[in-house]
Amino acid sequence: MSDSLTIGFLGAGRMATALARGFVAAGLVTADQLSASDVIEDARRRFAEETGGTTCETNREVVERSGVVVVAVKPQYVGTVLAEVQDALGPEHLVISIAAGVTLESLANNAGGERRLVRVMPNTPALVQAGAAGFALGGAATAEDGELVARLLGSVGVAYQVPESLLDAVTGLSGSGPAYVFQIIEGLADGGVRAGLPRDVAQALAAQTLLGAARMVLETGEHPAVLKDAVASPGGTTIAGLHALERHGVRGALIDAVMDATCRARELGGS
Ligand SMILES: NC(=O)C1=CN([C@@H]2O[C@H](COP(=O)(O)OP(=O)(O)OC[C@H]3O[C@@H](n4cnc5c(N)ncnc54)[C@H](O)[C@@H]3O)[C@@H](O)[C@H]2O)C=CC1
Ligand SMILES: O=C(O)[C@@H]1CCC=N1
Repeated sequence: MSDSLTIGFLGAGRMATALARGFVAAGLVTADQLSASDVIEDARRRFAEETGGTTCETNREVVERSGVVVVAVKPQYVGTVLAEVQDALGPEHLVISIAAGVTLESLANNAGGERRLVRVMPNTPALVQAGAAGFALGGAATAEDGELVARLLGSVGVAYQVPESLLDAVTGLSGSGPAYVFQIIEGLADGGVRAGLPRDVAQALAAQTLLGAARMVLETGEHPAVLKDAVASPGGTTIAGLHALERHGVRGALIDAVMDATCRARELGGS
């Protein structure tokens, strides 16, 4: 933990709250090192309740209290919010945007070109220290800024530095991905209920199966197809289930999901 690290969120919504809670749970900061602003009183109240952090009515106050300023409003409000705090931002600030699609160029246009900027795409499992994120540094950001961002994101999961041109793909895969996986868990649980399991047991089995399979991929380093083949006995149950997934084009549907979300991130960024 660093006592001098102060993190302020412009926008106290879902992703800001997930990151703030994750940073505290990871021991990177204590609640008194966090602050957030929001135009909605209820969002400020929820942020304070869930993180223990301080809330401010104006974005400016947050900038004045913080060394790291996280822009956590919806993409369409990023320009306005940055323009509003531009003259309060100085060389002492590291500005991190988590907005989908919003480019470093557009951030620099609104925050001032000389500002230390980093574009990050996190995801909500940061809340439980299982996040997956990508980030790219702006021109004025230093190597130390990159290390700090890697440490912040690393405290709540894994983080990869990528060329900015790939951040929309990170958005389509891991940024939006938790929602795809929640839908998959819901579907598997429904299947279990259809086959006669109680709902709570079905949901717990479905979620644990995803967690276990994901850990096997990460911990064995095996190709997923090798692990899949090890589950499927000749003429057995698994190959019958896999055949059903192939009939419904599940892999194609997942590729489409990532591509459509990536294209939408590009649209949000104006390209
Ligand atoms: N929710 C997610 O899973 C992820 C979201 N993101 C990005 O994070 C950003 C925030 O998304 P969410 O947290 O989901 O949205 P959200 O709607 O939960 O939070 C945004 C907050 O910003 C506040 N806000 C709007 N205008 C404001 C202003 N002028 N000043 C201060 N606050 C203002 C809203 O009242 C709201 O509480 C978006 O840009 C999104 O692309 C990135 C990765 C994952
Ligand atoms: O749906 C969205 O636009 C945001 C960005 C990634 C996840 N949620």
